[in-house]
Amino acid sequence: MVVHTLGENNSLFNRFIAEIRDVNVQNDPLRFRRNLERVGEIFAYEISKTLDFADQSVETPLGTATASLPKDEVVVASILRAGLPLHNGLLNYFDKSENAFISAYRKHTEDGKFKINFEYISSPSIDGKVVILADPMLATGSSMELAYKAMLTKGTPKHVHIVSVIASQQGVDLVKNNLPAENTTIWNGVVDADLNSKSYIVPGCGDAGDLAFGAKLG
Ligand SMILES: O=P(O)(O)OC[C@H]1O[C@H](OP(=O)(O)OP(=O)(O)O)[C@H](O)[C@@H]1O
Ligand SMILES: O=c1cc[nH]c(=O)[nH]1
Ligand SMILES: [Mg+2]
Repeated sequence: MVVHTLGENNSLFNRFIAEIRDVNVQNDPLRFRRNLERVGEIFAYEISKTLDFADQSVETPLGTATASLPKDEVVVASILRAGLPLHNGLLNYFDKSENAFISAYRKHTEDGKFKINFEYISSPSIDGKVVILADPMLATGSSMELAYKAMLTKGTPKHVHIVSVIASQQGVDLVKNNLPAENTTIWNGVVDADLNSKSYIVPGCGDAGDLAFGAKLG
């Protein structure tokens, strides 16, 4: 399975990731959401290079130009709720894409553990389409694996691009070991080595959903 980690290259992308992580910037939720959106736009641009293209004619006021344009049908899918700003960023560039939303969240139990609760999926058919499945955090990888399986109930995709802004090595390994290598690609912003005892990524950024939208009950 091909794995891209965009933060390994020097670019402005790394500034956005640094701000997402920075506790002194995180007190501005508008900026936190906007930075997730901005990295979503960059992921979209990079993923677009992997699509199939075909020449098309474009009528200008003065003649006919030829443009090489993507011909794949794209479905942008994201996991609620932290995935929403990232979804918006991807959709800013894949503006003609279809969309899917998956509800998968950590449900905590009294013993301090949690399981992933799945409640809802809204998706078009993904038969023969390129699916971009996004969540800012790939920690244990359980939410992503569950979301992937939920998407497969909607058809057989041509290719699936898994997008995470901050991943753990454990999460990347889970995706690599459990999703088909031949038609899956992983796109990370950065990959951190550790998870803490509550399965939060370290150094990570904290709870992305809470930082974007505020604390929630449960
Ligand atoms: O890789 P995992 O161990 O499954 O953890 C990652 C998941 O945890 C977070 O969601 P969370 O459950 O906090 O929901 P939220 O988006 O509502 O905050 C995050 O956005 C991922 O969906
Ligand atoms: O580090 C983590 C792990 C799961 N969810 C988050 O928002 N952050
Ligand atoms: Mg959360």
